[in-house]
Amino acid sequence: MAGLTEDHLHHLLGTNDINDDESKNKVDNIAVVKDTVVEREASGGGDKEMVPLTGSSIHRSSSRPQLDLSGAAIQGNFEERDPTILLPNQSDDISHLALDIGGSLIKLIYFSRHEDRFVNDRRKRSVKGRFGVSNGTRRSYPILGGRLHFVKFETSKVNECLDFINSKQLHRGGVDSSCWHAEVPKNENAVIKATGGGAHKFADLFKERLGISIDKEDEMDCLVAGANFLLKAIRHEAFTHMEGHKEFVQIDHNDLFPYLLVNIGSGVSMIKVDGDGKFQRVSGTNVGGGTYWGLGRLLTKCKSFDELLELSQRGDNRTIDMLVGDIYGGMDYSKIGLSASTIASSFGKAISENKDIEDYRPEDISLSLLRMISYNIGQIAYLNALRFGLKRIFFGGFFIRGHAYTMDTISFAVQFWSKGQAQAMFLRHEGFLGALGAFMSYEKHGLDDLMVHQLVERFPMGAPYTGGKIHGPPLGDLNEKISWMEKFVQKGTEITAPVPMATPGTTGLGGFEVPLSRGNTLRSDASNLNVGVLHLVPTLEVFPLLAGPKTYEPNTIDLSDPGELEYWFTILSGHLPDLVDKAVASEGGTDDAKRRGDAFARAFSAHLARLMEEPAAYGKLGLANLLELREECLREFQFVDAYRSIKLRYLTCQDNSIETRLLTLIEGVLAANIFDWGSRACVDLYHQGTIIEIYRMSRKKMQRPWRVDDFDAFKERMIGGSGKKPHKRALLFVDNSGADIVLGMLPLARELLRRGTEVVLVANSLPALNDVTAMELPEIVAEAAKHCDILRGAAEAGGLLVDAMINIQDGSKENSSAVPLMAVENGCGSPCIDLRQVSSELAAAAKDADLVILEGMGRSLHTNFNAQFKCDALKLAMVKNQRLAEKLIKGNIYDCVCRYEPATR
Ligand SMILES: CC(C)(COP(=O)(O)O)[C@@H](O)C(=O)NCCC(=O)O
Ligand SMILES: [Mn+2]
Repeated sequence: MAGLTEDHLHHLLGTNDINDDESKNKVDNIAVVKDTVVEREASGGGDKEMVPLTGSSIHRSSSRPQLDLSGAAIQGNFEERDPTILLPNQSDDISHLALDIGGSLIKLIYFSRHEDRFVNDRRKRSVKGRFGVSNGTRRSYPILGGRLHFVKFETSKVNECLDFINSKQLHRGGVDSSCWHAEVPKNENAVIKATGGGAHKFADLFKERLGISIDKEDEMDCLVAGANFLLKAIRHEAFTHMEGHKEFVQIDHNDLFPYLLVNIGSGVSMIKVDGDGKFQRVSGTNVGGGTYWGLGRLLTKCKSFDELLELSQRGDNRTIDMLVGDIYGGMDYSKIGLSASTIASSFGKAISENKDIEDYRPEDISLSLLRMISYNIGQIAYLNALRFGLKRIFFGGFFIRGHAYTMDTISFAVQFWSKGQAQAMFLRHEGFLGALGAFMSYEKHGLDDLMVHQLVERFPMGAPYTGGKIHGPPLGDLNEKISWMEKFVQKGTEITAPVPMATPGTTGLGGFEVPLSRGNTLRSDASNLNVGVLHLVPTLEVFPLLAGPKTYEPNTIDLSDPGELEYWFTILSGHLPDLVDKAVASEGGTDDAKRRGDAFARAFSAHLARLMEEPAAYGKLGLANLLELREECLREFQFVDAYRSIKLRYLTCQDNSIETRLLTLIEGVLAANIFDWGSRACVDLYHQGTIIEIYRMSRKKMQRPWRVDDFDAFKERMIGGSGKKPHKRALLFVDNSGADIVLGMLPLARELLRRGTEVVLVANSLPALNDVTAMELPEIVAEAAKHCDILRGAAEAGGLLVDAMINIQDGSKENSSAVPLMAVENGCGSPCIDLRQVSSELAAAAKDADLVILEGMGRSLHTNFNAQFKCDALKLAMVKNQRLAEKLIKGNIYDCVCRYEPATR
């Protein structure tokens, strides 16, 4: 592998005056930092500091048993505000499982704790001290980070649910949370919250089989608490569904109440919600999901609800419903606004025909029933909204099951009767309202306190399939996951659409004719809903320097445009073979790694196929979500750092007049951004030359004007035009490991430092592609510090060299007078960044910052290209994709963007 000479690096970082041509001749003295990757889980929690607690009063739910505080200890740093408390002897405090046991389905929610990976990270602790990082934005006691899982079972198969609880030991604190709760001995009394009629009916069975006592919660209380939580805490929870088109709605938390909640279970409840815990059941109807399923079973001999729903996909209700046209000789009754195809009387045709039940197709019966019930519910709901003057109607409950035609029918009814004044909205977690409410009734979770940015929804590998099983595959063990993937290798190509992709034809005022569907069958997981696992990260915050957080949209490219979707899917599919090679190589190319690599490729392809069929399946989809999904999928198959083997660690420093130096520096960042292993074109380029050759080539192409070129404005600000002082603190969002950071961002940091600006390097929390991580920064900076006094002094002053400087002999003295160079993690594990969800250490560092520099395509083009900041912002990237170049900047691949935007106040 060819690399950079020390002199070359001196040149780039500005520590001597050797020019490019001179450095060309010295190519052996390669300064490569060792390729060791810091073991992410090195501390693993094994050596957590344990400080005995003296006090014994902890807030608790009155409905629950007393906490056993004996042996209680603080986990982590005693100095921290709101530290986590371990209760090793607290055995029966099983607060992370809740149930809603309905007439047809059991909905189960369970919580699993994140392992505390970075407990012993010294960089983090030093950052915490320096910026005074708060415990997120939480008001009361801390909630533990973790994951909320959503699972369901048929009530008739309650034993499957009990087996599931038992196999995961959820009633004893769960397999994932053994460090939170001690194991509960077998017959110890576990108390879990449950709602729904089955909480009464099956109480004895739960006690008998698992020793669980059920603490019953009121169903309406739970429904409302669940809906309020979802609407406040989950981004893109609510959506409209009209004529096959799904649109997510962002609800303003301050303008949520009042609303009408229509919960369609076996029966239907209509609840006027005025606030948290403030509601009134204003109406309901006995014609609900149970009616559809019960009548449908009698009339069609279907064996399951889903089968009945699937039949309706192929039905034509005109054979059985009496339409206006049937009465008016094929004509509309336009005087009162009814088209010929309006249903005048559901099942009405059956009275005038001399036919028996066998003479009707079960498909038509099912559709007729579905339309009858859905219209009826939509109409009653609207009348109730009208009655109380409510603007919004949210529909939930498992009757809907994400079924497009059902939602369209309800929406149509609401729109029709309200003459377009009201709109039906649906909830992605529609079936879990009650269970969520029961879960939240454990007061100690404090979930009601969570903000929308503290929850990250992830779609695990099982999301594209369910294999027909109602409870899906919440598989824990990696081996289980791989075998499951292997088993479904065939199925990956057989994904069918659950919703009509083409716009269904309507017949004007009368509603739709028949459902349109691409396949004959409903996707097997139509009833599995499009919900992922909710990751609770209480430390995430909104980036404080965003000028308009409410209107901020991180994605520049919206994949709801089918052309964009197809293009980016093709690109990402094309990357897969190479990516798998890199990932497998990063783990030594072992057979185990190959097997995982294969499984990853299948899982990610299945996600792509699923999203191609239904782009909104996982919520609103942008390019950033897709790139993040890929990283998550790699992590699921335990590829902790897929590009480890090629992350380059080149180092050292460089120097010359502010104006030329500044230009050289910006050129350096732009040129170095060519080292991007996520770009097809760049990877092809790497096969054609060495790193240094490519970098030189890239630099030579740096003639101004760049395609977006605000350099002069930036320079003006930097050299202090209009009497401006140097910036106080700059946040540098760094990108790729190796050349980008060493040849690009560190030299720029150095320039800022020498001008008296504090610099905070902001890097990923988790590896993604070849991006540098916050954990890796101290070593890279330490290596650079060996060659550059400015960097060394600043890094020392910033406490960045606490670990890494141990090996540096000469100058590890404290240099507290220097302007500090610091590093923080951004809270992400993706090449893109959503600034609504950043780490609390970044949020704290941002408080005094007056300059933000974003580097790279992911951070400054795919996301944040349109973001406005309260402080000065510089967005630097080389566009390494032809289509994006054309679309975004009307240019070509390898064109550069240097966008400078002074503070928006
Ligand atoms: C993943 C990336 C955003 C990383 O770019 P970076 O932020 O490192 O500049 C980029 O490589 C990308 O958009 N790649 C996919 C498109 C392509 O292969 O052309
Ligand atoms: Mn990158």
